[in-house]
Amino acid sequence: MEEPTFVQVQDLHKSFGANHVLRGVNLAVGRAESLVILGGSGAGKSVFLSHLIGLMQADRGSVTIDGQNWAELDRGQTYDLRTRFGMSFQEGALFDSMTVYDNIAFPLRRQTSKMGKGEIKDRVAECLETVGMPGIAQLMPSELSGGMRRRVGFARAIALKPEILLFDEPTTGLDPIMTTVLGEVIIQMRERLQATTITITHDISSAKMIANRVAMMFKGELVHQAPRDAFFNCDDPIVRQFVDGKSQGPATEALIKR
Ligand SMILES: Nc1ncnc2c1ncn2[C@@H]1O[C@H](COP(=O)(O)OP(=O)(O)OP(=O)(O)O)[C@@H](O)[C@H]1O
Repeated sequence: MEEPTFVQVQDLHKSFGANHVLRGVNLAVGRAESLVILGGSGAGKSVFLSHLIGLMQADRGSVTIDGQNWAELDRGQTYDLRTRFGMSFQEGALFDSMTVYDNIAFPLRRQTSKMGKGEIKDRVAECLETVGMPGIAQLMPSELSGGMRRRVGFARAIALKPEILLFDEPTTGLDPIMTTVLGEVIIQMRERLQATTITITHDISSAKMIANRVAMMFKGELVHQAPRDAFFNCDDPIVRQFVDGKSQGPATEALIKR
């Protein structure tokens, strides 16, 4: 059954000076769908993610989340809508001076005045369990491996039970086993929360694992989108070059012309 559209992006443009980064992005993502966006360096993926969460303003076009257009919201509405997002940054972006517990409790203490100490404790434990790391709450980030840091970052991202999860390069720099583990954790988080999930990655194996649908960003446009299996079997020359890792092809020609 087709899910109702939760994220709607129409003709999105963004420039920085003469650098026209987003050049008419169109996208519709259903509730609880898992979309992966692939694309080479500098294609505009992170800039696009910033628009999705309302941290950058579009020059033209619109981004609508559950019927709310970021450009039309006042300050309070913007804040409220942002609390419905969980965002995981590259490397986990933890506060190094705080324990794992305090890192995960941070958004709970900041954004909900209603939660008591006991409830916060339960929620932190539940989040750590969801990411497969119970019992590490008292450790400091410096005591964690790269994969563990990412998982604590995930746990913090789901603390407020978000409806939409954004992952920016969740597996970059990790070994293939940890990449698979993190893929499984992302699937588990999405299923538990029934969250709409949008992941940016260069990593084909994690894309295959976590996506229902895949989109290819190339020179500021989503040039090809399809359900996962159809995407990886398609003939689009840009997708084929990226997925097969070929040095020759349209993506390389575009880089040379820059
Ligand atoms: N705040 C900013 N000010 C000016 N230019 C920016 C800003 N953010 C991004 N850019 C430019 O936008 C372009 C796209 O950057 P972006 O980070 O979105 O690429 P990306 O596809 O995420 O690449 P990567 O995979 O390497 O992270 C780059 O040319 C970058 O220099």
